[in-house]
Amino acid sequence: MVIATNLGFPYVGPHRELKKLVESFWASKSSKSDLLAGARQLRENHWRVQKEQGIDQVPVGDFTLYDRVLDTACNFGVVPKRYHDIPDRLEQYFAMGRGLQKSATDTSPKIDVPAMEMKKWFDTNYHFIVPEFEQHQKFTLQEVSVVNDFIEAKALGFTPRPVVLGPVSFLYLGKAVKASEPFEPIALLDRLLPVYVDLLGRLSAAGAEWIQIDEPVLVLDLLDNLRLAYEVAYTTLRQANIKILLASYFGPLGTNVDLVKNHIDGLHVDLVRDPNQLDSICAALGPHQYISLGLVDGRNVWKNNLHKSIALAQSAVNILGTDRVFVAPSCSLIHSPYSTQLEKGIRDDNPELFEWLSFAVEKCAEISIITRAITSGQDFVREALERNALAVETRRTSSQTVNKEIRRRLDTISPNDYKRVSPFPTRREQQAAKLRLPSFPTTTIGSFPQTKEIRVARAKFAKGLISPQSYDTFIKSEIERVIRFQERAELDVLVHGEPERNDMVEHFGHLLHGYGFTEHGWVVSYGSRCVKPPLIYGDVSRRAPMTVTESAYSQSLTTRPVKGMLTGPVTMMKWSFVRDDVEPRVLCTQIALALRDEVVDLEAAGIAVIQVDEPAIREGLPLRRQDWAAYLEWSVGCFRLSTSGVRDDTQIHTHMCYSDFNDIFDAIQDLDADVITIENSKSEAKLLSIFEHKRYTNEIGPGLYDIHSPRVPSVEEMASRLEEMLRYIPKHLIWVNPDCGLKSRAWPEVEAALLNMVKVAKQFRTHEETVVA
Ligand SMILES: CN1c2c(nc(N)[nH]c2=O)NC[C@@H]1CNc1ccc(C(=O)N[C@@H](CCC(=O)N[C@@H](CCC(=O)N[C@@H](CCC(=O)O)C(=O)O)C(=O)O)C(=O)O)cc1
Ligand SMILES: N[C@@H](CCS)C(=O)O
Ligand SMILES: [Zn+2]
Repeated sequence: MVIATNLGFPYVGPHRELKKLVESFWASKSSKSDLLAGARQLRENHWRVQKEQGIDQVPVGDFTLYDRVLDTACNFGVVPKRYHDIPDRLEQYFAMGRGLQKSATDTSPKIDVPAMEMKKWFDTNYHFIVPEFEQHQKFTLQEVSVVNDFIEAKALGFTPRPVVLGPVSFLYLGKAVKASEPFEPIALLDRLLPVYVDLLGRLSAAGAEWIQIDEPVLVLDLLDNLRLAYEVAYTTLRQANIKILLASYFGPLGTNVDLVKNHIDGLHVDLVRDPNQLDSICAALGPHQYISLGLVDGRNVWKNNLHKSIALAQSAVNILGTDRVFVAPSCSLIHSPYSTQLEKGIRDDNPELFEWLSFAVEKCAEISIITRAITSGQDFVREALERNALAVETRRTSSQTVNKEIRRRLDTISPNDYKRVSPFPTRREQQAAKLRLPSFPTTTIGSFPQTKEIRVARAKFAKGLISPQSYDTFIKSEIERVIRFQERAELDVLVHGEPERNDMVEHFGHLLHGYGFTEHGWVVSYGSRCVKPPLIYGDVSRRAPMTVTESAYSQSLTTRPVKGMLTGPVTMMKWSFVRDDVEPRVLCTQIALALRDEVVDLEAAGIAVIQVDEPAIREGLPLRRQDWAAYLEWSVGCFRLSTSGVRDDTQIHTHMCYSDFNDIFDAIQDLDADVITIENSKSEAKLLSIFEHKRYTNEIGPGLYDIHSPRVPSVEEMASRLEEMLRYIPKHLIWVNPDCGLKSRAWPEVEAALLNMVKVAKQFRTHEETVVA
């Protein structure tokens, strides 16, 4: 029998229940037992919903209170020493994720620990916590939630399938620390494997027949040491008395398929990213191995083309028979919003668009329909198939998706549109003369605290409970507050604080044609933080100027320069759910043109510094090197297209965060932004080490402190970071700034941190003057 399965479910809940539970616990408004009971209830609800949609085997272990990679580290005792003094396990866990600052009490000493590093999960907008491994790392199996969850789900009558992150991916995603000599974490595999064997044994003893082991590294270009590690790992793990389903996703296996022929009982493959790999995978499998067909797109929101998926499933069944096939989403559904059934707004305003959509709950139903079509015949699901075929066809032929004028404009773009008038040195002189900034100029990345008051005002305005005039007055007062604070703090290049924006992508989507929006389409981004990616379903163009009013107003309040603030074309695209009927480069070019018009309008309105954020450019880098050049050519091109319409004396900034940038250093240079502010504070200056070998010629502000933690950085720690940067970057190119926007922080932390940061810049200026004198 073909079996309907799932790889992971949106654990945050239909209404972000988990976020509320966790944040209430952090704010000491609820107890640990409230948190754990709420989490348990959510898990149970999710198993039930999946079963109701027809999923036979539900995943357990896909749930987390903060991050699954962090869970894996804690489960195996990989806790860096700086957290050892925190006695409570849960408090220690959250401290690793988000840092902890606590004053001393009569019974406990002061605690001040920063959060661990956070990085992008492959090519997604999800961030994981980077495990830290010491050279002589010891691994010990702790109490593991996946075992408890399995027992819990089984007792409730579900057929649970435990899911864990595999040993090769776990080590690969981590970093080596405190080593007397450099080592790669994968060298720790022999020490790690016994705890995995132990874990598999515990699951088997609890009655698990299958375990899903996620090894997403298998879709990367693997060096020989990792290939060898894979062999060693799975030769060892297969000794456990449990069937192993090895899950790869986000890309084709390519030649790595040779690795997975042995040692496992089943293989999950992402057939959305590459349906053509099916035949070669089936051919590579041994006579007893299963295939799990990743047919339903876990990374996008469009209804599945059930006709095509059933045909693919049928071809697998023709080769392997019905008893060795699972039907599944392409990857975990955590990257998908919860359910279209919550989206009454789209259903009423754009019923045609509504009919094209499928979120996690509906995707489970699609998996079940495909499975039943194979096991019971297509007649059994005829009605569902007919409805689906209609939706697929109306999307293909809809007049909502094409705008001929935009398509014509694309044809008029010339090579000069991708270039600034003069090279950077000339521009730099003109900008310096106009802006007259001190050395070590200070700035921030754009957003200031999105307070409860701002969110409530926005929610009320959306519901028509406050008038546009009152909302406008409120936003202006927020902008003025931010400007006045920055003046007081003596920052050099100011921002307006982004109070009018719910999110840097969703906000702009509302101002563009071709975008649709959900009310509840939350997807977790990191920890408890979620985003609501808009849906791009049609050709994109600007409705009207998008930011000129706020920027001009902000500039009118001060004599210091205020940065215009836009989200770049690649990020606008990557952080949205995108149409799949148009090439990414075409869609991105449409967005770039809309932004280019905005940049030019900002300049005309007297804005001398304009920032176009591109944090997603690195995350969009294809997972295989062979695809990098083509991607970088169009993505860098789109950034340049959006920013090159201005005069030489207009200073273009860009900003990037939460990624490994070394791979794309040349592309960053090629963006030709006058200034880049870039995350650096948590990666122990790894970013900067590249400057030992390569010269970055434009101005750069490597973030001085980590904004995603509530902890306030001291003057001394930021000064030592800046000192370190001076080893790599000439001082006349350096800017002083935090490593990302401040929207998720509270005002007291922001004020304290920025005042400290400005002190640091001033110290270095004085130091410089002293040296010159
Ligand atoms: C820079 N980052 C971003 C990424 N992706 C984006 N799409 N946007 C980004 O900015 N990826 C990389 C990083 C990730 N960083 C963050 C940082 C912070 C958040 C965050 O704070 N998310 C918020 C939700 C933000 C939002 O859209 N807010 C809306 C709705 C707010 C809301 O909850 N409203 C209430 C009603 C009002 C109330 O009572 O509070 C409701 O709907 O119930 C808004 O401000 O209007 C979060 O809460 O998680 C995300 C990624
Ligand atoms: N301007 C945005 C960039 C975040 S990556 C902000 O400050 O929030
Ligand atoms: Zn950022």
